[in-house]
Amino acid sequence: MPKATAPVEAVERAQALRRQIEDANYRYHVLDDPDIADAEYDRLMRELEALEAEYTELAGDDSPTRRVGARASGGFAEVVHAVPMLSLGNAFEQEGDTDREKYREVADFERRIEQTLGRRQPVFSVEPKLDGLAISLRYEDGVFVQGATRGDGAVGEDVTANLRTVRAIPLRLRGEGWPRVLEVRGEVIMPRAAFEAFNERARAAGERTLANPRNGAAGSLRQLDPAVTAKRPLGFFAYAVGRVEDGELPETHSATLGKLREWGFPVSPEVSTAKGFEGLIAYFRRIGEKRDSLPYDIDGVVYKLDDYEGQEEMGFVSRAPRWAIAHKYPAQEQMTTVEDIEIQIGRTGAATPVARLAAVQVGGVTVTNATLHNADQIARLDVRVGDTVIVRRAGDVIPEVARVVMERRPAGTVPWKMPDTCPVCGSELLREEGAAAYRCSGGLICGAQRKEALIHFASRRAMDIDGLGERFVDALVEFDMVHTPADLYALTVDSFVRMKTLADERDGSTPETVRQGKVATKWAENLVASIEASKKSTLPRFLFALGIMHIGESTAKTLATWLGSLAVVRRTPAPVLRVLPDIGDEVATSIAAFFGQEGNEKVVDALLEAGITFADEGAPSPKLRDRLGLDVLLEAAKVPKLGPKNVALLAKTYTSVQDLVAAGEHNWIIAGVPAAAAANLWAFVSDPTNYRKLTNDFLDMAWLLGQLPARAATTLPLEGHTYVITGTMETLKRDDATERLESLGAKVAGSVSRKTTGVFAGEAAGSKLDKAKELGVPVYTEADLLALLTGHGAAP
Ligand SMILES: NC(=O)c1ccc[n+]([C@@H]2O[C@H](COP(=O)([O-])OP(=O)(O)OC[C@H]3O[C@@H](n4cnc5c(N)ncnc54)[C@H](O)[C@@H]3O)[C@@H](O)[C@H]2O)c1
Ligand SMILES: [Zn+2]
Repeated sequence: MPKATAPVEAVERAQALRRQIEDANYRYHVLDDPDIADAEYDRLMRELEALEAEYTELAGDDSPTRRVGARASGGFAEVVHAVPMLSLGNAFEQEGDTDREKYREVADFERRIEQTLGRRQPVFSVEPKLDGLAISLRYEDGVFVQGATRGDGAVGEDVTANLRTVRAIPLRLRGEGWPRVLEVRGEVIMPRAAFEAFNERARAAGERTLANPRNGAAGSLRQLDPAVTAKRPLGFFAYAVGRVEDGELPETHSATLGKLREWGFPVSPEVSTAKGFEGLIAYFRRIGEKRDSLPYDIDGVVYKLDDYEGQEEMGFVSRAPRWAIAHKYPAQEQMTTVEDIEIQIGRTGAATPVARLAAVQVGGVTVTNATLHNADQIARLDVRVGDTVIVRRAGDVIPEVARVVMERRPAGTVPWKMPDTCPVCGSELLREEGAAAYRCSGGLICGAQRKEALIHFASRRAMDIDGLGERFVDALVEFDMVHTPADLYALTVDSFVRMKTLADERDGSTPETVRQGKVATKWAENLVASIEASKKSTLPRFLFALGIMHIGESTAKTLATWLGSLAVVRRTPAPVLRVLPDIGDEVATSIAAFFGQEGNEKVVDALLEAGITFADEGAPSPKLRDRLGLDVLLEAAKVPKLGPKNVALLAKTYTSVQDLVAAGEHNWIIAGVPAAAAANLWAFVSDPTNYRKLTNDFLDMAWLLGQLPARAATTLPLEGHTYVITGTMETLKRDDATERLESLGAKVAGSVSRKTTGVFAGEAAGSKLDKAKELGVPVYTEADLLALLTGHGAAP
């Protein structure tokens, strides 16, 4: 019984609830950016309804329990709905043992209809409750003329232009017999696959993701630019009619849906009819089982009394019909707190941040972990340990953190940072080239990647171990017989027989190897032979087989041709690797990080000890030397606090480390290096170990070991070029200039011909200049000549 006067706490609580609900309505319906989960909203709404039921005086007409949605704001023209667009009453599962207890609200709903109409077992149209955005479509003479959102139920927004871009909405009715004026109501949805694809792309591009398909649909439809809507793959299902003029509809809702189908509207294939309470619950269960596999989100099912006469008799309460109810499933989004953020390493080394959550029921399943996708996504959502977040689990996709409830952020949280190392093996985590993903660089030693590393190592284009496929690798790893590829070379016929026996035991089958009293070993002998045969390999195959991140077959070939031997590849620092063709920053870093890892080094050593040899090892390419400028050496030496700008400056002025050191600190400063940086560099090169490192170590691997011809033997920079000097030069004597050009390999000729590379013309140049112009030979100034001679200019 309603009580007469409400205590002050109840009044205050009701006020607080109304404020919260109105706020949520605005964010959800107007901004398409809710900040609490639907389940939380429903809880608040229920609490308010209960209070208002207990103290009737609290239930004013302006209460959100009496109103639908929210009045939209700005952007679109208003549309007054000829027939209001209402909401639906809700039924949730309650405590109880029997269906009638658990689904008490559905039972009450059905009983009220039976009693009011004096009918047993009424027939209902039963439909999935699509989680999208309600719209009304107006057709006049069979032509789509206007489409509107629900808004506050009385007034919606005119989104006709956007709706025209939704393919599922007919612009013209099919068939015949439609009323002259027909309003069709239904739900615009974003299919789950389209939603996932959209977010995948957004995450890759570092853009904002959609919180859920409903927000995706609503946000897409309420775009001011229809071109944006057109790019979003929206779907539509019709489920009701509004205004009808000059025409007849069937007598039942289900028959009307049949007509709508005929007229070209998509109607959900899950729509059906059911009788009485048992029929409703059977449908609820049937769709509930299908829920995860449906291509779109649903948040419940809707039961509608099927005949219009009965509907009319039942009538309405303030915001919803009495002849229909929404029976809700467990929510697909819930609020919970982040207890920790950890990194999970996948079998290919991909590092995925995962939120450890306070356990929560989502869509009927207990969720304790949710993916955060990647570091960029965490930064974008700004998820922190301690935050309250909304987790979403829909279909068979893994639960994800959809957003943070900022209002509930506790004090003292700190932004999350990607760790530097793999939690499984301690190797460096490296950012993938051009992508948001990080990967563990410890391919050979990382427990998380063991199987994948072995399968790759044995694969045809890598070490080509015939017969050692995924099944065997799985078993070898499972029975702890192989940890790294090097362990493969210790396997014997006996090891394989043991592996097979263990696998048979695990599967509960009679060990096949010992069937018929004798052990079959031919297959194991073959495998051992394949492993043995793989020892004779090539350097590119081996480098590829190591599974170094970013190293495909072509990079492996580049490394082999340019560096010649495994020993050199292993010792080459990243700045030197970077000068090789098609090896960028990330690739160079990845190779150097791989070989800089003690564990990987041990595995490589073990592989060599096992007897792997390469038929094609040799010396580094002579072309390498030309690519190793002073800048590369300085960078590779990691001179502290020198900075790329200073490195570039020094490399412009000096050509070798010896030159550089001979010039001395003072001259570096004159050349433009700040005194502090110069002092640092001086201190660095004054240390004998460093000096040796700079002059020997990197080069040591190549020409200082005598494998590379010295620079003198390589071609000179101006070889093959012929120049002519004419006129009077201001600073250079012509003889000096000739000598210096010749020392760089050029020829200096006395007359201009077609073969002349270029003419250097000073003051008062005469006929030679004219001849050059006539033949189209390029003419240069004295400044050009100076630049060329001091190595600051390209060979003209
Ligand atoms: N998270 C938040 O902040 C927040 C705020 C406001 C509302 N909400 C959510 O919205 C709900 C309330 O919104 P509501 O008033 O639109 O009610 P509702 O969404 O629960 O039910 C009415 C709506 O159901 C839809 N529907 C789907 N399939 C249908 C079918 N076959 N037949 C008829 N209608 C169908 C229509 O869009 C209709 O307008 C809440 O329960 C909550 O889940 C959330
Ligand atoms: Zn690892």
